[in-house]
Amino acid sequence: MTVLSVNVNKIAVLRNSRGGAEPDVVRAARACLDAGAHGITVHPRPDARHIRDYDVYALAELAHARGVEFNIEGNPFAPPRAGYPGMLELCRQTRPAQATLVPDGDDQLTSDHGFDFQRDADTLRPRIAELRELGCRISVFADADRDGIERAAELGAQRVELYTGPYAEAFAAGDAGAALAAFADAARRAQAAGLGVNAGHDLSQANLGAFLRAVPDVLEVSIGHALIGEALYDGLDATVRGYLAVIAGAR
Ligand SMILES: CC(=O)[C@@H](O)[C@H](O)COP(=O)(O)O
Ligand SMILES: NCC(=O)COP(=O)(O)O
Repeated sequence: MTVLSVNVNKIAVLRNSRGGAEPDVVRAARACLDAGAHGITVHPRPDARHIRDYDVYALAELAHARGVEFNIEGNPFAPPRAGYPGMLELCRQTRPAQATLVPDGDDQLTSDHGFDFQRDADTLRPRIAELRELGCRISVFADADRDGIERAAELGAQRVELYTGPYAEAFAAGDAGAALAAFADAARRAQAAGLGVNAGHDLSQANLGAFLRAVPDVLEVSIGHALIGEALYDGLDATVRGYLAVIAGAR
């Protein structure tokens, strides 16, 4: 069964645009969980443009209290800055169920590629080991169209998160067939190596069903940008329930 982890970054974008505390990131996360979401995702960035360290602490407390998965995404090599203690330190302090490692550049607009597991092996392996010692399940961001996804298992990762941006683009252009075949193939190769498969980036109520019908055994989708946008029209409760219905319908 595919679980839905709601990424609440964009609630923090709105809040930070004026300073202050509204809209309240924790209240929004609680509303998502009340609607049936299975977990909460954040992707704190070194420039603290959205999720801040204090959000991570408060959301971790909520997730732990509710017994749901907390997923911290980010670049595990980005050095600490004011307001951003670094991914490792955030994981040490909050013990998320899952840490998703993403090879973001500094001040990147959004995530747009996965790791090169061949090139990045020597740096990733010890960082994955450190995070696993904290009790986090490790997922690593991966491109469907790059060779070597299987290597993530040798590096100690338990899951890959397929970067679905290219699929979302192909879907929007009305021509997702080849992308879906490539994602299904990448998922099968990862699974054959013993890795669980997550997926995320630019997934939406429109494109999620086709993805889940084509790509086998996706364990988790993390969705933020489209979901929070759709919630402006329909509300968080109805929107999260809409995603859960899409997931149930794709089984
Ligand atoms: C790894 C990934 O695809 C998401 O975490 C996405 O990058 C969200 O981050 P932003 O909300 O900063 O775009
Ligand atoms: N890992 C993907 C994620 O958390 C949300 O990505 P998006 O839906 O904001 O593009």
